[in-house]
Amino acid sequence: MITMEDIVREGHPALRKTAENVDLPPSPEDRKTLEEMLQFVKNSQDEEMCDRYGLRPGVGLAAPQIDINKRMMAVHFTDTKDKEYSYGLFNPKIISHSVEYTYLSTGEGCLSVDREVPGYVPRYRRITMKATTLDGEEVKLRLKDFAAIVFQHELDHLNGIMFYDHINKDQPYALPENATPAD
Ligand SMILES: O=C(O)C[C@@H](Cc1ccccc1)[C@H](O)SCc1ccccc1
Ligand code: NI
Repeated sequence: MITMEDIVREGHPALRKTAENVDLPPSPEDRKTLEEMLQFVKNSQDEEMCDRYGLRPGVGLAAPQIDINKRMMAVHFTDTKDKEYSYGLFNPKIISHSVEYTYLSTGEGCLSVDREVPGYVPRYRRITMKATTLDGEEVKLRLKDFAAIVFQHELDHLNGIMFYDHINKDQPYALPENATPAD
């Protein structure tokens, strides 16, 4: 099972690479890895598992975070409208996005970043993402607000981007004109 020891931390080169597409249909090895990533995210939301294995709670994980240079990401969370998102995705791609932005008023964190980085992280408020699921299905996901933030945070990891790259260096709490908080 994946634990925090498997997660590389900022400064590790894996976090700054553009990950490679996964050949589909996925190999048994790639499927197993993505299943383990999804299981990690679920485990990280279970108090007993967190206590037993020292996990940090998370809502997503991207393969580069476990030093695997492949375009695979896992998310597991329920949004503010109680809609559940639980996916292991291969080769996710944003195919359209809003002009409008959103952000978390608390800022963002990252399982690969062992420090607080203050500031707002502006992200597209709505995105349409296509990907292939663990079951080999092509899906088109229309995501908004918190869900859009989570999926963009994970997709960034596949492109070597960290959340704090989006924070305005001079004014960390500056926002674009059309930004609405997701929380
Ligand atoms: O490091 C990761 O990719 C997992 C992050 C993803 C994330 C961070 C900020 C905003 C959205 C997604 C972890 O989930 S950070 C911990 C966390 C837990 C619950 C809600 C938001 C962030
Ligand atoms: Ni992260």
